[in-house]
Amino acid sequence: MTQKIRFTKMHGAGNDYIYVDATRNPLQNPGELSVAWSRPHTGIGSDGLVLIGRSDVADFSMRIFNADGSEARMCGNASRCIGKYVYDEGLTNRTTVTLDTLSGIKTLVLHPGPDGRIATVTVDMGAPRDLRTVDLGDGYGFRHGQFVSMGNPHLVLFVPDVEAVDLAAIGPRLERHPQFPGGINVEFAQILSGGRIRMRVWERGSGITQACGTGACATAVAASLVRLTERTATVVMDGGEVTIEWRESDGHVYMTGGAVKVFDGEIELTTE
Ligand SMILES: N[C@@H](CCC[C@H](N)C(=O)O)C(=O)O
Repeated sequence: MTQKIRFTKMHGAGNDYIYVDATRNPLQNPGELSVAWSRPHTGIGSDGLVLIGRSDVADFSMRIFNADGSEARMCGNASRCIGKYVYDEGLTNRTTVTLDTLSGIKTLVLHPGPDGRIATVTVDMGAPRDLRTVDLGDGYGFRHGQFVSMGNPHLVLFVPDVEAVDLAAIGPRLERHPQFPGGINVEFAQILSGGRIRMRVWERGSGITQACGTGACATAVAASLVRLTERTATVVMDGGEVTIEWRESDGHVYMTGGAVKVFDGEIELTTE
């Protein structure tokens, strides 16, 4: 049987995912589809697949699959894009919506642009957890990093020059460091002037991406923790920037950044 699946390609700071409204297009094997559809030459090309669904406890739900098919607990850039999707597609007319994720319910505040569509979104990412300094041992060229959980795990390494880091070589080795049996997202960060941080990321399950929302949060938290920045910072990634505030009053991390629709499409799915 051949089924046509409607999808929307969106990106947040260049972190691009295929978004499927799973209420209209239920998918049986999203992990496998994420692998096939994420391939640049034979698929649609993306960093992974995101399913937008219903929830009993929030306005909408999100499931996020990396390009290797693994399911992650949270995605910062996708949560902003879902905010844009549900508003622009008329699934809600509210500018504050809740999103059920594997790492808990997140609140999104949607900011419309002059055309009435959502331009930017602020996400309450919750409190960072398990903050600690990690000794990576010998053989990596980088001895110490900061571990931060933003619902998913991150290793942040501060370096004098991020452009000099061979991310394609060191990224996969650190992703599978024995201290992180479930794998880890790796961020290299360089402190710039004026509360700005330049960051490059190797994402668990997707490799080098142009941006990572949870990674930007982890980076800003780590920088503030080791007193390299104040509690608010702009994180500059390959595909764009986001502003992160680690709010003192509630200990939550608030991420604000853009969400962009690239195109709508339809892809055929053949099932037995
Ligand atoms: N790009 C995302 C994070 C996606 C999941 C991550 N690769 C993981 O496996 O934890 C973001 O914007 O946060």
